[in-house]
Amino acid sequence: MRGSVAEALGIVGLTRRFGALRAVDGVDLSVERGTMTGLIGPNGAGKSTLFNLLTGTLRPDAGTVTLMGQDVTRMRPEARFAAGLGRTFQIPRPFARMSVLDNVMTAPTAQLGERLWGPFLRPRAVAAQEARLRARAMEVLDFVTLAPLAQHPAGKLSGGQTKLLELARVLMGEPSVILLDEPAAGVNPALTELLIGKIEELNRGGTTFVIIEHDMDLVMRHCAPIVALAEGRVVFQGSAAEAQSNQVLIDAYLGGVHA
Ligand SMILES: Nc1ncnc2c1ncn2[C@@H]1O[C@H](COP(=O)(O)OP(=O)(O)OP(=O)(O)O)[C@@H](O)[C@H]1O
Repeated sequence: MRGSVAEALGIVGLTRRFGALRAVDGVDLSVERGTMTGLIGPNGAGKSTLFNLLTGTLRPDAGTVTLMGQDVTRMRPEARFAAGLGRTFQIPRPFARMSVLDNVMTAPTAQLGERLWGPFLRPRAVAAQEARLRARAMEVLDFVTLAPLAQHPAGKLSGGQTKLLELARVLMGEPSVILLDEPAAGVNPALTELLIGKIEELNRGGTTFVIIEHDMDLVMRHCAPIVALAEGRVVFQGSAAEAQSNQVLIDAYLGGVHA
């Protein structure tokens, strides 16, 4: 069954067990195109497992996932990436000794290009392809404000700069949907603001985001809708204002957040 045209991600009955534990337990969720969905929930709620099911690094025991109307449930992660689904990690692991620019140039799309075309192209065509890739990588680095550090080893970047680098790598795939796993974790407040500003700019341009984030203040200020998971199930879906007047959420996670 195809998802609705307004849907970026259509999640139906998604379930993943680890032994007797239902880490994701029959999740139904429709992520509308152009939204910035905040995914919250206590440790162990199933947020990362849900991301892994969406990207295809984990197989579901039941349920389906559509991406921009296309059923991707049985697709491998690389195919989902090529279909427009990007993802960043809670703890990014760039190639530390490679330059920032080379890290971006070796983003998965680039590898796919090399694998498909490398052996068949004439040297001049290879050089042209490489030049295009480099130009695109510089454009993306410029967008995330890392262009001045293009030749620096990625291992020398700060935590926040590393998250910007990860975003740059994801953007090389020109994704329509980006899953962000704790973008603000380990990032200083100034860089968090910069990173969120870039995410919002992309969002205004039409990119859909789903963001796992423990910083409730950030979620409340920037995400709509907010979805809460607990024990593998969706226990709340609504606006920040609704979340802040939902007693279960207030008791569980929102104690310290001010409207
Ligand atoms: N590979 C695995 N094998 C066994 N159990 C797992 C595996 N991955 C996750 N789990 C379990 O599934 C449950 C959900 O974990 P998950 O990491 O998805 O939660 P989370 O909401 O992302 O938590 P956190 O906020 O701490 O990252 C937890 O009880 C976890 O221990």
